[in-house]
Amino acid sequence: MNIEIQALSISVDKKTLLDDIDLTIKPNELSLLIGPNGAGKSTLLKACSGDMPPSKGDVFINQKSIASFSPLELAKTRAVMTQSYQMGFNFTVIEVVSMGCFNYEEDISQVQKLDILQDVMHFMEIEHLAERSFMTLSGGEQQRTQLARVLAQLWLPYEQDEARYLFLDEPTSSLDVFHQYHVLSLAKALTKRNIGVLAVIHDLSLAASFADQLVLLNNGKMVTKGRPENVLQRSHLEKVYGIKAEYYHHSVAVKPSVLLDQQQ
Ligand SMILES: Nc1ncnc2c1ncn2[C@@H]1O[C@H](COP(=O)(O)OP(=O)(O)OP(=O)(O)O)[C@@H](O)[C@H]1O
Repeated sequence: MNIEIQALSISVDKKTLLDDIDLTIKPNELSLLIGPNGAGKSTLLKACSGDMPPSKGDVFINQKSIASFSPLELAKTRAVMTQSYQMGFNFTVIEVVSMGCFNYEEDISQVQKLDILQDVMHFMEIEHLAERSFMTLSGGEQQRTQLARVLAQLWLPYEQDEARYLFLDEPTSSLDVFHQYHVLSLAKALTKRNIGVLAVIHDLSLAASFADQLVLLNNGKMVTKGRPENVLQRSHLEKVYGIKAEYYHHSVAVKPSVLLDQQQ
């Protein structure tokens, strides 16, 4: 059980956004997508989550083509947090989080639902914001609220042995350093619950610290994928980002990071 992306290409108006991508997302791994602005990271996430149809190739979730999933089946199999999450109405935080329960709401009692909401809000440290208007929150508080919503969507195992997936587009972009680590640790912990996580991230040191599989995209193409120490090689960083930098891991007592040369 996994996600198999096979020879995936996506074109819009004759522009190729993704070109012949092959990739496996495993349920017991945290896969992080890196690459410069416009590389195709969000497009790949949308293709994996069923929000953008392939022009060529296919995406198989647990051996079934994504095109054959019903919207409810998809909602039970994967949750998605996109980059922008404007709310059309003035929802409170708890209302936003409870939207994550829509796919199983009818199967549980009100008390069970409140328990789930409490659990995920506790996880994301937003319990104190429950009755606040979402629109009045800071950027980081909004991001943590949306993360609680997608967690709620996957909180109940609907079939224990069926792998599920979480797609996160820049989940740490508005977060302070504590919450960046908190969210990526949480993403890693979810992989122990048979949930595969694919997240877009820009911070290369965070990527080096947390990825089981790191995927480097550039101009819609896969440059390389694998362990962070192999992907974050000097030659790749120079070719793709135009920076002189390298992966550095001083000792097991500290996390690895990507260090920039003094002279660029
Ligand atoms: N619907 C669309 N129509 C035309 N071009 C698009 C469409 N969606 C994305 N693109 C273009 O495809 C390229 C890849 O976009 P994408 O959002 O996947 O990049 P990204 O790697 O996520 O970038 P960033 O790091 O800036 O968020 C960009 O050049 C973007 O302008």
